[in-house]
Amino acid sequence: MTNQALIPVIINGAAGKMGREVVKAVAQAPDLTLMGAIDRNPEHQGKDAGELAGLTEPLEVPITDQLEPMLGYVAGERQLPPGVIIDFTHPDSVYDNVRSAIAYGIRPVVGTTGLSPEKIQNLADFAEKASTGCLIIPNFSIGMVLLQQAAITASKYFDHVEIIELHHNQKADAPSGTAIQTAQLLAELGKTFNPAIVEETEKIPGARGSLADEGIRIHSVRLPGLIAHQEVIFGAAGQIYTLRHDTSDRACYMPGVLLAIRKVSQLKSLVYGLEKIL
Ligand SMILES: NC(=O)C1=CN([C@@H]2O[C@H](COP(=O)(O)OP(=O)(O)OC[C@H]3O[C@@H](n4cnc5c(N)ncnc54)[C@H](OP(=O)(O)O)[C@@H]3O)[C@@H](O)[C@H]2O)C=CC1
Ligand SMILES: O=C(O)C1=N[C@H](C(=O)O)C[C@H](O)C1
Repeated sequence: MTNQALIPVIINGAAGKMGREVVKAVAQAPDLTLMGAIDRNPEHQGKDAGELAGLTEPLEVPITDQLEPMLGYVAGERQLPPGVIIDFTHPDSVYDNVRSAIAYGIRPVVGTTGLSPEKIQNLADFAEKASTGCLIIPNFSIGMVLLQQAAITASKYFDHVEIIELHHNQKADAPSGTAIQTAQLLAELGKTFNPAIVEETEKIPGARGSLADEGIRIHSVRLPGLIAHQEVIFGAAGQIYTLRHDTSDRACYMPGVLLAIRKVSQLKSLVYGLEKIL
């Protein structure tokens, strides 16, 4: 493979739990070249992204908090294919990060969750106007896509369903982006779930979880010791059907992340969900 074909990649949130995993995956991919590693954490400024991620050899890519200059630098590398930025930062910053990237013609692949539907729509409009591909993927693991497909099938036959998502206690947003997307996928069937059987009162507010689309309830658990887990529980007279996905290592997201980096430049608009590019 010639150097010309390498896709330039910037990782935003490169010092974080997901960012470090992506640094390793990109460094090991023969068709990608890591050109920038952004992170706001002052403790990690100037450190080599590869060494921070646990690679034995440095990548000679220092962590910096200078997003816009990095976007400008990669956008100026005209002899390379269009640049891609992967975002694993924070729900508070991801919207502005994506706007900036699109303005520079750099394609965003967004793993950060917590964007509201309105903000996602704004980004879709912005990407459409710029004719720039953008991927927002609430969950990059193939196991979760399969769980969601099984849940869609089950939702045709069950009228009662609740979602429980369980995560480590450093997670900023609740419910998880994956749980919200799962409820949306079930709601697309066009029926209202969980018809009331009795009048309920919550003796402690929130006891019945949050009410998502079409009557679906989501319950969020946060504990040290967890990584990322989700159950979708269907109930009917005399039976319970439970779907469960567990992650034990963030490496599980990397095939999906690499696929998204390779696909985003073929798009001209915003696409939401890994299942759309498989
Ligand atoms: N789509 C998917 O499959 C997955 C999505 N996620 C999502 O990815 C996001 C990140 O998760 P995770 O890696 O666990 O989080 P971490 O907190 O471990 O990492 C985030 C990193 O980004 C940095 N950061 C935060 N804001 C900015 C900013 N504005 N500019 C630059 N750097 C910034 C943080 O710095 P500091 O420490 O100073 O805050 C930190 O180093 C979350 O929204 C999570 O839900 C996670 C796993 C899978
Ligand atoms: O914060 C995490 O860890 C995860 N976040 C994503 C979400 O909110 O759905 C994906 C996965 O659940 C891990």
